Amino acid sequence: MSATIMYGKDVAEDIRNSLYQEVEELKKEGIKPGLVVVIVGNDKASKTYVRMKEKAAINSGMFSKVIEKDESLSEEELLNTIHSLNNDNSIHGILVQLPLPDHIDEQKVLESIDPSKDVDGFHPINIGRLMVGEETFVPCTPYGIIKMLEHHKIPIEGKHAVIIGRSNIVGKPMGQLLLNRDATVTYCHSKTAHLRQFTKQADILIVAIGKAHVIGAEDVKEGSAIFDVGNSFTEDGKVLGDVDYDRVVSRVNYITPVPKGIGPMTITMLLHNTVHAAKSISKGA
Ligand SMILES: Nc1nc2c(c(=O)[nH]1)N[C@@H](CN(C=O)c1ccc(C(=O)N[C@@H](CCC(=O)O)C(=O)O)cc1)CN2
Repeated sequence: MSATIMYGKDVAEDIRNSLYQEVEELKKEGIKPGLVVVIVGNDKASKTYVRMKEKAAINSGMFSKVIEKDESLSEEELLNTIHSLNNDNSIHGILVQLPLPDHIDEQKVLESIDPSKDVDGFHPINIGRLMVGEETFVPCTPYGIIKMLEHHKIPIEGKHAVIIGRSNIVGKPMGQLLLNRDATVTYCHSKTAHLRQFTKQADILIVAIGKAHVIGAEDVKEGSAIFDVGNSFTEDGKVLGDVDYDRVVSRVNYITPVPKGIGPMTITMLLHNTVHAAKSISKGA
C-alpha cells in the first residue's frame, strides 16, 4: 500500500496566497490586520513558534508584534497587558502563547481576551459557539486538520474518528469539529484502558498526546488516515511525532509527517483567523 503523505506546506501555501490578496484588499480600505502575540518566560520551543507566527504574519502583509515578558511577570501585569490590547483599535488578533508559567491562571488569562480578538479560539464564548455549530474562531490546529481532510477529499461523514488527547487546544475542539461534520467520534486519553482497541477502529486517527512514537503499526486500521500533532524534541534538537511514521506509513492511506505535517497549518489558520477578525471588527460585527 502506498500512502499519500500529507504535507501541511502544500495546503498552507494556497491558503496563505489567498490571505495575502485579502490583506491587500483590506489595506486599500485603510485596514491593516494586526496580530499581537504575548509570550511569558523562556521556553525554547514556544519562542520558536512565536517567531514563526511573527514571520508568517509579516509575510502575509499584516502588522505583527511580539510582547516578550519575563518568567516572573505577575498575573495582574499580564491581565493589564491584555486589557490595553483589547482597547487598541489597531490590533485585531491577540494570542497568549501557551503554556504559561505555573503561577499564572491560564484560564483566567484566556478569558480576559476580548472574544472578538481571540484568534486562538480558546475563549469560552468562542468554544461555546463551536459547540452549537455557530460561526466562530476555530482553534488553529484542529482547523488546520479539517482543511487537510478537505484538501485531500477524505470523507468524514459516517466515519469513525478517534482522537487521542483531550486538551482544550487540540483534542476537544477537534472532536467537536468532526462531530459537526457527522463523524462518529471517540475520545481517548491517558486513562483510557486498552487504547489499541479504539485506535484500530479509527478511519481517521488524530494523535495529540505529546509522547514520541507511541502509536505503532499494530495500533492503526489498514487504509486509515493518520494525523500526527506531536512535537517532542530529542536532546539533540530533533523533532518527533507521536506516531512511529516509518512503521505506520505502509499500512495506511494517508499520513502527516513530523515535521512539516500539521505544524505549518497551525500557523496558517492563525493568519486566517486574524484576517477574519480584522474584517469583522472593521465592519462592527
Ligand atoms: N496560544 C497557543 N499556544 C500553543 C498553541 C496554539 O495553537 N496557541 N499550539 C502549540 C504550539 N504551536 C503554536 O503555538 C505550534 C507547534 C508546532 C508548530 C510547528 O510548525 N512545528 C513544526 C516542527 C517544529 C520545528 O520545526 O521547530 C512541524 O510540525 O513541522 C507550529 C506551532 C502549543 N501552544
